[in-house]
Amino acid sequence: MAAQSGSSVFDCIVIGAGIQGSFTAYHLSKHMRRTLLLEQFLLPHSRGSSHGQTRITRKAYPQDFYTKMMADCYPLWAELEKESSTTLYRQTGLLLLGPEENPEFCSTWRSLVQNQVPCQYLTAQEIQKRFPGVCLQPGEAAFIDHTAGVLYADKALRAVQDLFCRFGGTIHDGEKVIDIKPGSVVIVTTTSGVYQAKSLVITAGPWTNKLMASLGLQLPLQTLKIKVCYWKEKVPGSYGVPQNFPCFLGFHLNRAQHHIYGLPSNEYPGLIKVCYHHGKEVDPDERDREAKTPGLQEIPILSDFISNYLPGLEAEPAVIEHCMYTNTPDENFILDRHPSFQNIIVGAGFSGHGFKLSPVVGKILCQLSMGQTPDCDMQPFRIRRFQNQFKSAL
Ligand SMILES: Cc1cc2nc3c(=O)[nH]c(=O)nc-3n(C[C@H](O)[C@H](O)[C@H](O)COP(=O)(O)OP(=O)(O)OC[C@H]3O[C@@H](n4cnc5c(N)ncnc54)[C@H](O)[C@@H]3O)c2cc1C
Ligand SMILES: O=C(O)[C@@H]1CCCC=N1
Repeated sequence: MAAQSGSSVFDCIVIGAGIQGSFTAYHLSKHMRRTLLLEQFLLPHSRGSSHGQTRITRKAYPQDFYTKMMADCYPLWAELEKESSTTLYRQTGLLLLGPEENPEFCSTWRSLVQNQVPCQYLTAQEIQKRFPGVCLQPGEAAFIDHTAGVLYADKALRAVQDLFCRFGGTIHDGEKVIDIKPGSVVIVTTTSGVYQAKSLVITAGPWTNKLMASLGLQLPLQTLKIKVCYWKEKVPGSYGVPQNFPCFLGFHLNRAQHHIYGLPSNEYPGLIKVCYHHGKEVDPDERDREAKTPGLQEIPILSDFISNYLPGLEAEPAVIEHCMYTNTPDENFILDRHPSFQNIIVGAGFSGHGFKLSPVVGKILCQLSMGQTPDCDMQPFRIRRFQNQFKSAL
């Protein structure tokens, strides 16, 4: 989309047209706020965290507050589908697997039950009968979040950006923000122009701290390179739509230190997406530069898991794509005002699980930028929870 020179003061500038910035801008334009969404790369791109065809959506979380937020997200996703006349969600259910005593596994089940989410605990016989392609070890259990499914990520990103423009918003892509001057009117300088706004929202994903430097703040964020692996079905369709195969999420299975998760074969016929929920720390501007030190060995971890738990898949990945997480120490998001500039809002640290929550995240960031108090518990998302873990030069 062409860049135009903007001289008048915007109500809000949003930096970063990933799913979080795009939903923030969408909500702002629905509130008739004159909004500019700035993106450093030409759209669409595959350099950040929101690209790719699919994401899991679910209410199953060990933390009650995410389960409650997701109850608000589902109708907002449905509203976006209706406004864009696009199918963005396919209900598949989510099979959660783990050691029956694992605390996170148990608290996730408890949260589903306490929040009256349609769910079902499965016996070993039921698992074998319903999901013959899934093998569990003794002492491991499974339950289903029936509300879960697949979000079509690329389509969702495009839909929310198109609606933002339809509601009067302006996107400048291929335009990198290079400086921010705080004040009652924030001055934002890009590679193509200078813009002013009454408030600013920074949703820059892996680049967040590069931008925060000009605002004297460094947040406790770690950017990880994630290998997005696709594995071939030995029998076509055995882990896909014909078998109603669900998404799955494994808690510390097969001695893995981090979660292993998968989505039914769909975007690449005959291939199922199975990924490791961790990666090697990288500079977002050099994501694919050959690492000087050995990596995390996520492929051997996944291959061994697949051999033991999903024997109907070939144990070598057929396709590997790349993405990035931006993790906080507690893997909860940062949704807060800058400690020194109340009209500068940060949305960051989505820690590999923020896509499904973006309708509500965008609403919260929109409310903060309009000087309002969001109508949900913000405690888990405050910057100050990191007390001595962030650096401020102010
Ligand atoms: C492999 C993988 C699997 C995932 N699976 C799931 C899942 O199943 N379910 C789920 O809910 N979530 C999942 N997630 C997490 C989810 O995708 C992310 O939390 C979410 O996409 C983060 O969005 P974002 O807008 O914060 O970041 P990004 O998409 O990275 O957007 C930030 C944007 O800011 C732009 N930008 C940065 N600096 C500047 C600048 N100076 N000027 C202008 N623009 C700038 C960048 O170019 C980028 O477009 C997954 C993530 C990955 C990588
Ligand atoms: O957010 C999700 O549901 C997925 C699966 C669990 C780990 C990260 N992304």
